[in-house]
Amino acid sequence: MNMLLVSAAALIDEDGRILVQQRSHGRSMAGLWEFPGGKVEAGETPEHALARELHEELGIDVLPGSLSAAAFASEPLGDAHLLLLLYLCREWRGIPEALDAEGLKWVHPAELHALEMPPADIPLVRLLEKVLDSGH
Ligand SMILES: Nc1nc2c([nH]c(=O)n2[C@@H]2O[C@H](COP(=O)(O)OP(=O)(O)OP(=O)(O)O)[C@@H](O)[C@H]2O)c(=O)[nH]1
Repeated sequence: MNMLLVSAAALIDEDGRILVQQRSHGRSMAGLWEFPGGKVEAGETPEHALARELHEELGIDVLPGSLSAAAFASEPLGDAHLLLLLYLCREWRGIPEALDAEGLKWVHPAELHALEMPPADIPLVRLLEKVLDSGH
């Protein structure tokens, strides 16, 4: 069984809104909204992988040490199994741009449920809401 390790970020702005990006045409699950992030490559920590992905996908700079673990999802994905690690990120340098996505939007946590997201994100969004409600 092939394990796919992915780290993703809930970027949170000063109004408590979260950034989601829309997967572009031609990729798996095109059109769905997701948290920015991607696969952890050999030799990387999940936090360094996420900082790299946030730079590639959004053009922002994040300190790996400032990412805080929020929740994870463990779900089958095709022939593989996805372990998706979600981090909270409240500090970054630069203005996020859709460098790799169809578009970006900032939404309040309660609005995440109304978005079409990959199956693994559904339990993740519920966990994220609990973490945010508990004051993190
Ligand atoms: N970044 C991100 N990936 C997610 C989320 N939910 C989810 O199932 N995934 C899956 O985790 C993997 C992320 O890998 P990636 O972003 O580096 O890879 P990719 O789109 O090039 O993969 P692809 O070749 O399957 O299209 C994808 O299979 C993606 O579908 C999410 O919220 N954010």
